[in-house]
Amino acid sequence: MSRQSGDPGELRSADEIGREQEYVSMLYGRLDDLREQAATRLTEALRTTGGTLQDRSQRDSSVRMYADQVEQYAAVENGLAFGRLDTEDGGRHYVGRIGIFDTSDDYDPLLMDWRAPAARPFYLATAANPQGIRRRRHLRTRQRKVTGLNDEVLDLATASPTGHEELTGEASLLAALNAGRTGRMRDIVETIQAEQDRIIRADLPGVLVVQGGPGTGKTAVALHRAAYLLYTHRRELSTRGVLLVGPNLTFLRYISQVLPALAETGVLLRTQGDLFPGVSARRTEPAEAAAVKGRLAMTEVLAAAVRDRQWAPDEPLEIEVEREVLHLDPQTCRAARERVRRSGRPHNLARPLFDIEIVHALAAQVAERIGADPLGGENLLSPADIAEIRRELHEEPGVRAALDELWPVLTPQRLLADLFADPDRIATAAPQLTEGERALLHREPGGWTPADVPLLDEAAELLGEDERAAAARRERLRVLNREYAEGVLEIWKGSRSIDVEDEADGGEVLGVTDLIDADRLLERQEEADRLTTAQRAAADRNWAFGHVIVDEAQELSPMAWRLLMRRCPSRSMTIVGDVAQTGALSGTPSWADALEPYVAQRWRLEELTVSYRTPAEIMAVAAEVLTEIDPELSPPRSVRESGVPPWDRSVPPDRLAADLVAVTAREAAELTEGRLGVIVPEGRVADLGATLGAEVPEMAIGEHPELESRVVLLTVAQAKGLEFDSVLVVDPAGIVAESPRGRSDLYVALTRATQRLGILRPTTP
Ligand SMILES: Nc1ncnc2c1ncn2[C@@H]1O[C@H](COP(=O)(O)OP(=O)(O)OP(=O)(O)O)[C@@H](O)[C@H]1O
Repeated sequence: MSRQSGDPGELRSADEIGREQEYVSMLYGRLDDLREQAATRLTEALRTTGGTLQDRSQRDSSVRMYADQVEQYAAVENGLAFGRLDTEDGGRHYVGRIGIFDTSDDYDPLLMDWRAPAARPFYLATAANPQGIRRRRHLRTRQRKVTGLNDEVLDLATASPTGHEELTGEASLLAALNAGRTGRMRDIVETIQAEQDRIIRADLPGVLVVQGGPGTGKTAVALHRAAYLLYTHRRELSTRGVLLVGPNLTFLRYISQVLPALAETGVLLRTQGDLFPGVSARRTEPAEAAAVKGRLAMTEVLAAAVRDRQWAPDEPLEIEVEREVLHLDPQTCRAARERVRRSGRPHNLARPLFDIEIVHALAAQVAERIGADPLGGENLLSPADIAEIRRELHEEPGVRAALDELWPVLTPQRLLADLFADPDRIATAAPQLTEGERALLHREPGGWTPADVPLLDEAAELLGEDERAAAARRERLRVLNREYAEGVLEIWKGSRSIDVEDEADGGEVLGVTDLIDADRLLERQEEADRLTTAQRAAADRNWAFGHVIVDEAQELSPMAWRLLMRRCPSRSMTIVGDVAQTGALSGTPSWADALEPYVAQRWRLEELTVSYRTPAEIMAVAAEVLTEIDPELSPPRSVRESGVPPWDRSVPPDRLAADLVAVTAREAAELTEGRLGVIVPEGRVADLGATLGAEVPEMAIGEHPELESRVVLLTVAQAKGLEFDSVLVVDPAGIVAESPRGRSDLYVALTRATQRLGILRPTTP
């Protein structure tokens, strides 16, 4: 193990901190200059108007670039510089959140971006393999002040003789792990460990699966990988974008601060429920219904549901046109339908072919009547006459109504809403499901569930995009354009707090917003269509992302995988999860099962083995549950002990609520800072929530509980991916009994704590 000299017991000369302070202050000075420059340029770019289309397009790119820069420079204010590498040849390099160069001296790096290749030894160098590094220094800062240092001297004398894995920057790491939680995830850029670094910097192409037990840093790694990839492959990914999919909105809020803190804005964060543009799936449904919808068999069900809408009547249809009634017999309809189906076109795109078939048949009837030769010869109408009859028939309201009935143009939403609302339609489309499964699909229209989203996507493929869908997409883009325009002006306003003087107005400060408002900026953008990649991607179902990252990927159903693979034709993906934590009934117990239909054996597996969250004492309790899930599985190794043994107490059922109130108060009092999570079976949220809420007014509860509250009551599904300083697991048997995957749920619940765990069990009456 490398030598550590950071604890207060060891002398750290004030001089040394003073010298670091000087350097760090210089860096902040440069940061201020850069922010000011970007803010001034943003102001200029926003103010200039007119010019050729090319000028305008260039100016809009500048607006975007400078707005991004202003945001990035603001984001790195805290912890701008956090490390120093002293090399064996006497060099000294600072590592931080962004790169800063000395413009007056040949662009020498003053601060290396943590993602730059030269910064890598900061994460990888060990005493056994120092990579040319003599000393690694962690700088601790609060705001702009250097508050402490931790040094590791890397030389063979301090190398571990056993070759045992080492922790990089152990003192800083443990300080980060023991710190109280805030309800928002923090970045780990200062203390990334070697096994994590290798994953973060893995090559862009191909499918990389990161399997790791609870708390091994999978989410942290996924987010840092996104930032790394955007830095390293900026050109490629800034045009195609990066999509990050998380399990629910609470989780996305929990991680939402990490990327901005890494000065990264180019990632689209989405839940499954938001992956179909124009739909925000918030409706809930029984887990069993979601499981049926997640099966691959739904592709056949939907295909059959589309075919079912291609209708052929049993009796001839009477169609009134201007002066007569035409007849469309079932045989003609069926023959037309077969020919059109054989074209293989998606339903909506095949409709024009169907129109031609039917209109031709009807026109033949009309021609027969008005063009018949009284002398029995050939029909007297010319091809031009017949073409005119067809054109007129196609415009006839009666004909259009019949066509709409026989082959209706459908949106995915219409198809699905009609299908689920009608047991007969379900029965026709899904003969392969059991009656019980079909009953699970039945429901009244009114909102979408996350499990509906992959079905909507599948339906969109089967239906094809018609003009109405394209118009809806344009409208979504317009709304996003406006949001973007407003966002730019907000950033500009924020940038003024750092004293951007507006000298052009002779001392009188006339802001950009006096000259241009969001609507005018929007007009300007519409001319040049200047949306960020992420925004355009969000509005477009057919968008092909440059890279897709999926967190808690074990929860995805086979239908959800289909959707994601469509969004990523290049199959450049990072898939992060733990198959032992799978809670969704249609989730995956095996990465091979989930992936091989799309990439065969062409995927790589990396495993994370160290739990940074869960202390050894708590992991020992969770390990027993893991063995019950699968005796072959072993839990991750905890990086530390908390010294606090978990407690486990049984109470009579009628005392449970009262005891919970008392225990919650006691545990909350134990926390000087940090958060307490109370995890209960879904079926007990209402009663326990009501009792506890009345006694602990600061408690957060609900569909999207505020994680920054000191006490949060939630279900396992909500707690997935989250962590708290202290956790109370209430009624573990109830959690297990609620789902066929109940043991995995309990394993998740038991591994959410960073410090303390208590278990409260109602005894069986
Ligand atoms: N290198 C590191 N330095 C500091 N903290 C770390 C490091 N790696 C992980 N952590 C911390 O450990 C905790 C767990 O990380 P994370 O949530 O990414 O784990 P996970 O594998 O996604 O867990 P789960 O499977 O339970 O969702 C977080 O607080 C994270 O910040």
